[in-house]
Amino acid sequence: MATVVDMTEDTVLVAMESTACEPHHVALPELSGVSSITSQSENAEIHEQQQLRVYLKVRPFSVEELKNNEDQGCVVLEDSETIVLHAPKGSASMKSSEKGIGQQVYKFSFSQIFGPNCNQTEFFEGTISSQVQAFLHGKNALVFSYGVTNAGKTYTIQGSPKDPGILPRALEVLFKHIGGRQYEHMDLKPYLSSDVQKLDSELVKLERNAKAALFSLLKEDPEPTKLRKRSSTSSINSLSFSNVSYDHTVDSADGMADEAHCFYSVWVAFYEIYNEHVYDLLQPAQSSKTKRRAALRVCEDSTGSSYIRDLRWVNVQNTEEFSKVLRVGNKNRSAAATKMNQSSSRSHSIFTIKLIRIEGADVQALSELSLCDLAGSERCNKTKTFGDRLKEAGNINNSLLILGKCIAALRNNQGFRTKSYVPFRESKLTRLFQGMFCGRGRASMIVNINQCASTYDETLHVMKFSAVAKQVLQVIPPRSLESLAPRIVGLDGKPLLKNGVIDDQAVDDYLSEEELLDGDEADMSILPQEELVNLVESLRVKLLAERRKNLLQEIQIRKEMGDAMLQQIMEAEELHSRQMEDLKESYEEKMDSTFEMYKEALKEHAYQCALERLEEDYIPIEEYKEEQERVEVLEKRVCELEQKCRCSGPLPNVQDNSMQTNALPTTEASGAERFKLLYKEKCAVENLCVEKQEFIMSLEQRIGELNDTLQEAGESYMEKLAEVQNLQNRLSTREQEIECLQSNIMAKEKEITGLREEITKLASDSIGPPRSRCGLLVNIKESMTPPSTGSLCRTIRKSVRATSLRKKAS
Ligand SMILES: Nc1ncnc2c1ncn2[C@@H]1O[C@H](COP(=O)(O)OP(=O)(O)OP(=O)(O)O)[C@@H](O)[C@H]1O
Repeated sequence: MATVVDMTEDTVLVAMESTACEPHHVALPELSGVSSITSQSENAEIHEQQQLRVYLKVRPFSVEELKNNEDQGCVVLEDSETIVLHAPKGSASMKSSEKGIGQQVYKFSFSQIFGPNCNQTEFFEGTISSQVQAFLHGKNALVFSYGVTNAGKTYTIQGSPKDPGILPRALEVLFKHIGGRQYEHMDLKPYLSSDVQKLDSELVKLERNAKAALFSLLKEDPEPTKLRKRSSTSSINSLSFSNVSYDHTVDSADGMADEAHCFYSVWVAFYEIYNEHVYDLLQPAQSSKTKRRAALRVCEDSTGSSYIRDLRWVNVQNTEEFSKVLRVGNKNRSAAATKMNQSSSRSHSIFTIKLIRIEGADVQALSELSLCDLAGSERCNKTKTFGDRLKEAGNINNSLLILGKCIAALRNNQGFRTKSYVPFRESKLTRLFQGMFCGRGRASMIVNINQCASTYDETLHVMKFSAVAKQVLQVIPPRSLESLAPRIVGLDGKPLLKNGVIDDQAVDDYLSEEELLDGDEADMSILPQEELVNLVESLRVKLLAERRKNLLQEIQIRKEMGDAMLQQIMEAEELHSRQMEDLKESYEEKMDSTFEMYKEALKEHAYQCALERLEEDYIPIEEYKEEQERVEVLEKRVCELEQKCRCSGPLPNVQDNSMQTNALPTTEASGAERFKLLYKEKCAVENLCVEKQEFIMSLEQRIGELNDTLQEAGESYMEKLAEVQNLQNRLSTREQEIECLQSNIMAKEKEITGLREEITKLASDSIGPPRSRCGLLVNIKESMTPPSTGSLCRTIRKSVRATSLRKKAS
């Protein structure tokens, strides 16, 4: 377990979790290794950091695709690092963008983009060429291609006979680098994850025979099997590498003069992961048709690095042999796929090259280059339906999902002080390449896409994945010369003589506890007492070591749990504050909208009243004008009459007037009649005035009513205002509650810190001297695990009894 945490203020760089360690480190992790904290400047000196290189390759349209109108301008290359995706009509992205979810146009950036017109040479030079150079000089590298099916992943890796892909080009560069320095004996072979096994002459012979048998498979079937019609062009028949360029200046520039005396041994393996099972593609096909392929186990060596047990490594001496191996692998892959009614695009195929650098009798370095052609990344619903197919789809998608999760977790760990769990162990694929993401080598990713409108949604998914991957920061710790030299082991798996002395410690590290106990138990009954005591002592030491290991594991688990809890608390806190913010906003919005509502209601009411009043008071304009004219005429008459009256003295009583009518001369009689008429008219005018007065009064009454309504509305507004006030009060209570919660969280954090300190204390205490109160036999009992525990104790008891009997007899 190795963790590097940069604790600088603004950038917390990396918090990667790994069980893959540098070769030859001790099996027991150091306590300080659980979490080593270094400053940024220190890190810059010690570690090499680089973002995961993510390259994009856009495949050209095929003739059929153009016929099927797949070219709808979905993919637009903006420049050598930027690409824009436009959702075509009918795609799920377009539909969701029309509903207001998601976008129609997406922009992505890559380390380098290679368009449809780019050839394989340019692609190799622009992508993994530097990684291949590093591999030649002892560094590990992983390249994986990701994309939907038919996007050109296999073409990118294997290429076509005319235009080889990155894998044959890498091999070509490798053999050009080796030149005449080929190590021709096949007696040094890769072993476990990063060691080398010394083979005896018998095994070398077997190795040669096996290789010949493997190549003879091609004689029976000279034509490469066509896996699928469309991929037949990418199968490798006989490769010509004439156009592969090799930069000889690199070696001299690197000053690798020492390497001039070295010899190189190249070993390759080719396997696939299908349905979470690992299958060797270089094992001869089973003769019986019904026989299932043997799945290989993924194991870990004493350094915690993963390797595939019983994987076949084939020694290759030149590019011809390599292309034969590749053909056999492809043939086996296609045969297996046909037998299982599967498509090869549903398995991940991995080609690994191991380069052993030998000087004299010593192995100087071992480096590894893996090229992984991932299964098509399309999702379950489109491709599969039921039963085995669904399981298969689940497994493919699961391993890609876990890969995505690991990449996302690695990216997230860069931004947080507390590192989250990286689920490397949840799939075979990520388990095997965990080391490459955790400092054992440099990884890079090739994203393959086609430009077809029909696969736009899947392509978008691929691009989003790669956008996350691009943010992953790789930290490569420098390797000391010591760590570069792999361990050479014998046929029994034990390290061989080093400077004439057997490295006991190394043997112990290599042998599992089970093996040690078995051996001891077999010898125990014939051991003298002194040796038994020694054995007990050594077992006690082992027990202590085991306890220490357990404790460290427990500490690590507790730490992880603590971190996870802290993360959860932080997340909960963030969620809570976000909820409170939302609540506050929604209350404010509600308050505003209520206020607006009342304002609107008041306005509406006033408007309605005004309208009603207008309707009631409405008089047609003609009527009004007539009335006006009549009033004017009447006013004139009144004026005239008044003048006359003033001229003729005070007006007589009406009755008197009637009595005197007959006596008056005719002119006076007509004047009186006019007067009567005028009087009537005056009365009518007065009546009109009274009516108007009444109308004014009714208007005043209406105004009064309106005022009342306004007052009522005002009162209800005040009530609502009080309600709003009440809501505000509740809001402030909630805020107080949040503060209270925050203080609780602080207290919890303190508790966690206390717990951590306790754990650290516990750890340091436990490493101290053993508890003397436990008896020796008690310790043995504890150290043993059933079933070996019982038998070992019984054997010890027997031998103790035998010794005491012997004593008595003497
Ligand atoms: N750069 C290219 N130039 C010309 N043809 C290409 C290119 N890339 C891919 N092709 C062609 O496209 C087709 C699909 O490519 P390939 O088989 O490599 O896809 P894939 O992603 O590996 O598919 P699967 O996941 O199903 O294995 C092949 O016929 C291949 O020859």
